[in-house]
Amino acid sequence: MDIIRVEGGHAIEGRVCVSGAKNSALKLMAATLLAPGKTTLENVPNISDVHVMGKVLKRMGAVIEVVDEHTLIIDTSAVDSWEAPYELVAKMRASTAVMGPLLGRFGCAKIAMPGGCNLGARKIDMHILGLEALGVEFDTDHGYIHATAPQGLEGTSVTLEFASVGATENLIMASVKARGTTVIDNAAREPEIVDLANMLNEMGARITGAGTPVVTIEGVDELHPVTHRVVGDRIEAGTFIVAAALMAGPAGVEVVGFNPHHLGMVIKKFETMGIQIERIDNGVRVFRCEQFAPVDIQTLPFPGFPTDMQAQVMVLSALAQGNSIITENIFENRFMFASELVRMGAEIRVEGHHAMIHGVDGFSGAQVTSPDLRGGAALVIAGLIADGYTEVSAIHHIYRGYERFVEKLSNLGASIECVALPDPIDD
Ligand SMILES: CC(=O)N[C@H]1[C@@H](OP(=O)(O)OP(=O)(O)OC[C@H]2O[C@@H](n3ccc(=O)[nH]c3=O)[C@H](O)[C@@H]2O)O[C@H](CO)[C@@H](O)[C@@H]1O
Ligand SMILES: C=C(OP(=O)(O)O)C(=O)O
Repeated sequence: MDIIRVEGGHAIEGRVCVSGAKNSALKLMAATLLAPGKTTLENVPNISDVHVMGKVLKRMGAVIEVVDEHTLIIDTSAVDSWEAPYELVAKMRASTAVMGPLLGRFGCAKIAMPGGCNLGARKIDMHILGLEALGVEFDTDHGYIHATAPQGLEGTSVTLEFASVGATENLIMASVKARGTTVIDNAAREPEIVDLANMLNEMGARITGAGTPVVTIEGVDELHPVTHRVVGDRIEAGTFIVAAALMAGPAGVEVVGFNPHHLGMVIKKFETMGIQIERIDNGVRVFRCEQFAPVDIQTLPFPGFPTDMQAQVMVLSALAQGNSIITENIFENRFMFASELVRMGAEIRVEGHHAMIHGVDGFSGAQVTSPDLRGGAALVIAGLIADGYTEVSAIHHIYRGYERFVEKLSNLGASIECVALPDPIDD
């Protein structure tokens, strides 16, 4: 059982390079199923979710060559199974992203039903409704969804009830080889969707409008393998920006390897809180903020404020001069982090999907538990400014999405280490 131990109060300085985006890499890996042959993905983050997606693809018969830490060659020529098994889907919900490409290439897929997770119910009804419109028939038994398209997929118009990232991606991947034209209305606009559409277009797909609410896909017969570089992780970048705003030394911290436009709303809100953020080549330089102004933030689909930055901004607002309010609109259960931050001295009251935060003068280091990926990272960041030691457990959540998190913070000068604790049974 490993924990991350941080001693608060050490300034951070220098440059940190973010990895490729988890939320893009996973979908790009799934999309390789559509192009038999060897696709090379560069800038792939070395995180546990990517390892799980690798296992999903290998179970289907894909061959994956690890060229170096961030480069994978995925050969999907010999794929002969169309199943995403429960033990892998249970580890990572994004495994459901293989449904669209499997349907696109083979006309069938068997996917373990993902069920809820600690963020909420996380249904996939919109994926299913959209795919049904394209001609897919669904059946469920023994915890699995069986999807088949006996007549092949037929392009159509689909209007999503909500701009779901996963549904948009599955529908794009299912329809690239469908007969005719598919139009997805109220599509999600996240940069990772644009990255996916870019790679599919390089493979020979005909997708227009990715990054806007209307995506049009003209079906093609074949896709071919390509070499593609995963877009930089805007959420990892946002997490380091928060760390820098709290603890940067006089020269600030450079956060590079991502496109600041992908963090437009986050940077705007951070600037209204008083954080000084300079645009530099391939990233930003962030200076320490001595007094945070309170904020009113609501999470929304892109280009709104991302839910994946909600815990991190809560750390800043918990130290602001006054009262802040954060409204979570995407996931019904994403405030578990708040009660952990309260253990460090924060004053937060949660009512439904609103969190009311009364700024305090400082945090005091404590033993806390990562409730999820972003909450875990945010607790580590809070530990950087806390008085004394903070010990964060359940850090497997953090390693789902942050590559070398401890090492990157340590390289910036943080006093942080990963400590292996004895198994409780040995105590
Ligand atoms: C691997 C990945 O890319 N994960 C991201 C993706 O998750 P994911 O693709 O799961 O997020 P969605 O945008 O689909 O979900 C948003 C909301 O819609 C609901 N919903 C979604 C689909 C559906 O068929 N029915 C339904 O009710 C979900 O329960 C959730 O409450 O986008 C989220 C929102 O930006 C991010 O927080 C996640 O980091
Ligand atoms: C919620 C997240 O991811 P996932 O959809 O993979 O659970 C996240 O990246 O913060």
